[in-house]
Amino acid sequence: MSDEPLALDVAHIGHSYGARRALDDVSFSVAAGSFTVLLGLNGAGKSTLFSLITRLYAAREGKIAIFGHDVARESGAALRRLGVVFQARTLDLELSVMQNFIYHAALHGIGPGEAKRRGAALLERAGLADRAKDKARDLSGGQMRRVEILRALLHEPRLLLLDEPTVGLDIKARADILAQVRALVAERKLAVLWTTHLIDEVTPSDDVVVLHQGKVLAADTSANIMAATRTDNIGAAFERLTGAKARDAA
Ligand SMILES: Nc1ncnc2c1ncn2[C@@H]1O[C@H](COP(=O)(O)OP(=O)(O)OP(=O)(O)O)[C@@H](O)[C@H]1O
Repeated sequence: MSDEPLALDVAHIGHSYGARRALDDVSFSVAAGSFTVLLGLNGAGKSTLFSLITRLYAAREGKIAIFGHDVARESGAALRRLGVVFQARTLDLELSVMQNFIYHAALHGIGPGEAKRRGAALLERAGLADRAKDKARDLSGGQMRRVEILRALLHEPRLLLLDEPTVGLDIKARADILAQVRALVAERKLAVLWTTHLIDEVTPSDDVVVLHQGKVLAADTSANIMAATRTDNIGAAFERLTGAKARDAA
């Protein structure tokens, strides 16, 4: 283990909507340079957790730190290190891919020249260089998602959160996106928190957090969770922990 701080440290987080308890004493961490899957069914509390990590909501219970920076007390330093891909599509469909990059980069204080340079390099690496001038509207669903992921990397975050990034995509597009993000983890030592309800997106070496009805039921490597539940696949482990069936594929 290195002395590097955790990419994400979520400690005793709780959140209620009126009387409904959406998150209850949620704790887990994402190590720097790791791929962590947050596995939970619809309603588990994944989006609520994202809203707290990104400061859309202020956390009233518990603490969240990004690379050692408390998101409540040092929001600037914490959020600078964070890139986010939300579940809902957020590209401006009437703008070109590069214009989308330039506007987004401006939000992070990056000028248009630098945004173009970084955007072109990201597109090149992703094999999408020829789409820079195309309107976002003309991309396929899978390409839009890949462009959104690249856009989230423009300010060079070290932690990337993705909220159900493969929802609504076909098998090939889902596999491409997973491969793109796993390559980023390997090449850039980017830490990733990938939320999904799809069991087949987990590999045995991934770290997995099982979130169910607002509570963390397990947080460990996939292999250790299988061993602890005496199961031979993460789907069976999920069922044993939650009493519910996760889905294999979209
Ligand atoms: N704005 C809100 N007002 C009231 N209840 C809410 C609100 N947002 C979420 N909830 C409730 O909080 C719980 C957790 O919801 P959340 O959206 O965080 O789950 P999720 O795991 O992201 O599910 P999904 O993938 O379906 O969005 C659910 O019971 C949901 O109905």
